[in-house]
Amino acid sequence: MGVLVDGVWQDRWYDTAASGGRFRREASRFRNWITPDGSPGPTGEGGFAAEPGRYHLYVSRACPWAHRTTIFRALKGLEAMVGLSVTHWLMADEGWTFAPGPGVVPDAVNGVTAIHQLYTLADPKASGRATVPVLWDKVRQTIVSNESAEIVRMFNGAFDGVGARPGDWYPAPLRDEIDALNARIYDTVNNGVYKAGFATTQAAYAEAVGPLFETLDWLEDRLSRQPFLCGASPTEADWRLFTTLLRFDPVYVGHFKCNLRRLVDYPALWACTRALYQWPGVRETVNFEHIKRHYYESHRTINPTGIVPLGPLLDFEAPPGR
Ligand SMILES: N[C@@H](CCC(=O)N[C@@H](CS)C(=O)NCC(=O)O)C(=O)O
Repeated sequence: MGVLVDGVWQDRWYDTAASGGRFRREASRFRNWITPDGSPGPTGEGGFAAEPGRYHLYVSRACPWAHRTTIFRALKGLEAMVGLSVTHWLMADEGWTFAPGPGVVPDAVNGVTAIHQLYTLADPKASGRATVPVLWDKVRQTIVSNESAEIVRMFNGAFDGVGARPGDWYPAPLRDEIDALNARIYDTVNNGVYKAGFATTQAAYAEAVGPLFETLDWLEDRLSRQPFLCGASPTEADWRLFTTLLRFDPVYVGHFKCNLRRLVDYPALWACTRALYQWPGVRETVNFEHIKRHYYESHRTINPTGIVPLGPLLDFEAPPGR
């Protein structure tokens, strides 16, 4: 675990001392967009046209943010168009690496052994955290984007003219509703579990756990009246929620102390999670060994022994009834 300072890797853990024990997530720095014709997207510069075989995605199977991007790659049938490398689950001194291990897919594009090397290939003076996901352009030899929320939007639409599977997970009539759901779910759930888990004061922890469960209660009520967040079919908002719910009982309840209730105590949220897990192509993006081993073995300030709990026993294949 570390950070780049002017292109030099330094091994250090999050500094919460300056923020009263609160975890503050750094903003992503590479914010260009792949577009159908290479015109600029909402941020960054243009020149990244949607072309099969041009882009490569670097992920960890453990990471909920990276997981969104592999789900959209599968939903849109982009596997043959956008290559994939998968890091080792352990995030230690060198951060995310390609150390050999089951499920690791080494980097055949740039031959890097650690993700931070991609950041310095793109910018020799790069500073900041070397996070996954990273979307790489083989033509310009740089990072297109390291912001998962924007990568899923690109995957949703940019490749439709070059053979992506049809389907729009961010349909125009639902955009305001999806945006509003995303905003609350990002702050209190997706990032909320991290704020609880990485807090180093009781107050900062409590400040995260309250709103997390208020939102889960609110979502449970919504999903007890309709199968998915915006109605009969899943949208981007469901997929963004899913990657946190999937990890909730195996990791966040214990390791991050988000334990007022478990996912299985929310019948509608649990059913929705199973429905999304069983969606064609999605279970193949899930690797519970990487998920559990990453959190419990990497975060030694939280779990010094590195022991990975054997449970809980959960049946993601049980019929969702929706
Ligand atoms: N805003 C980024 C956040 C990605 C992120 O924080 N990824 C974590 C893994 S779950 C990471 O790579 N952390 C490494 C670090 O902080 O050093 C996104 O959504 O793409």
